[in-house]
Amino acid sequence: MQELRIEENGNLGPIDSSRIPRFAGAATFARLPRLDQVRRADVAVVGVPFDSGVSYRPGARFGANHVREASRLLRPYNPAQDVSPFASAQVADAGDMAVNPFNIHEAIETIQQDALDLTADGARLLTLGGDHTIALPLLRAASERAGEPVALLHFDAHLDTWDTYFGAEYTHGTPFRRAVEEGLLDTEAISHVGTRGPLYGKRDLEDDRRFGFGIVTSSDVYYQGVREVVAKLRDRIGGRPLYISVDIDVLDPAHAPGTGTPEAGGMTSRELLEIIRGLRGLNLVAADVVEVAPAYDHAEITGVAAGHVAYDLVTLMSELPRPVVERSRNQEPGIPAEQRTTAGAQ
Ligand SMILES: N=C(N)NCCCC(=O)O
Ligand SMILES: [Zn+2]
Ligand SMILES: [Zn+2]
Repeated sequence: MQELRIEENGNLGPIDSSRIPRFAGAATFARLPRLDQVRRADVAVVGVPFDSGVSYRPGARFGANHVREASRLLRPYNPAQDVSPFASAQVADAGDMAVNPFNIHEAIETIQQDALDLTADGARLLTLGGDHTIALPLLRAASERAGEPVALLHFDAHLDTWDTYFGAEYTHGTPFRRAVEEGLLDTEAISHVGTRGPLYGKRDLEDDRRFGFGIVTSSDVYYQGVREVVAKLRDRIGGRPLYISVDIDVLDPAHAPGTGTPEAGGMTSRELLEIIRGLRGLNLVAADVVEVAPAYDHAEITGVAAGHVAYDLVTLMSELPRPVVERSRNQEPGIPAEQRTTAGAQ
C-alpha cells in the first residue's frame, strides 16, 4: 500500500491520517518513516526491548512497541509549543536495538554502541525503553558524543542511585550511581524530579546528596507549582548538554498504571508535560522514556502518556540546531541501522 506521507520543508513526515486511517498498518512512533526511508535523521527514535534489570514486575521489554501503538493519534502540529516538530526536523524511527536478554553486560555494550552509531552524524536520540538499566549505556554514549559530562534531569518516583541488588551493579535501581562513579554527569547540574515513596533508609538520601543530586519531590511539584520548578531547573542546567530520563512511574499510577514499580502520590501527566515544555531552548542532546510495562496497562493509559511525553521531548529537540560534527565523527560507520537494529518498527 502507498504510504501517503506529509512532507514539509523537505522532511518526510508521518503517514497522513486524513488519508490513511490512523489504525491501519504497522506502527512506527507517531507514524513517522523508518530511519532507512530517509536520507538522514535530525532526531532518531529507537526502541530498547530490554527488562532483565528489573527488581519487581517484568514487562518493560514490550514498552517501545506499546508506545508506538499508542502514538498513532499524535498529530503533526504541537500547539503547546507552537511547533510542527516533523516539519522543523527530520524525525525517524530507527526500530529496536537487538539486545541480549540473557546477558546484561552484553546488552549494555550493545545499547552504548548502537546509541553511538545512531548519533555519529549529529542526530539527537530519543530512546523508548526498556527498564531503567538502559540509561547507563545511553548516558555513556551521550557524554562521549558531548565530549564532556552532561547535565541530567531525571523524572522518576525513585532515586535509582542505589548501589547493588543481590550483588548486581547493573539493575534498574542503580544506573545513576554508576553514571556518577563513571564521571558521565556534570554533578553541578543533576536533579531528580517527582521523587516519592518509601526508601530503604535515610542513608539513601544522604548518598544521593553526596553524589550531587538535587531533589524536587512529587510534593514539591504540587506545593511549588510548575513555573517555580521549571525556573529552578533551568537555572541549574544553564547551557550544558542535557540528558532527560523519564521513568514513566514518575506519574501517579492513576496516570500510568502500566509500570513495574508503581508508587502512590505521583505527578499528573499535565504537570510532567508542562515541566518538559518549560525546558524549551535548552541543549537537549538525548532523552529516554522508560519503564512502560504494557501487561499492567489498561486502555493504553500509560502508552498514551508515554507517547505524549516522547512527542514533547521530540518537539524540544526539533527546534535545536543540528550540531556541527567533526570530520572524524563523520567518518565513523554512519548509521548501520540495518545491521544493528531489527526491523521491529515497520
Ligand atoms: N527504576 C525503577 N523503576 N525502580 C527502581 C525500584 C528499585 C526497587 O525495587 O527498590
Ligand atoms: Zn522509577
Ligand atoms: Zn527509574
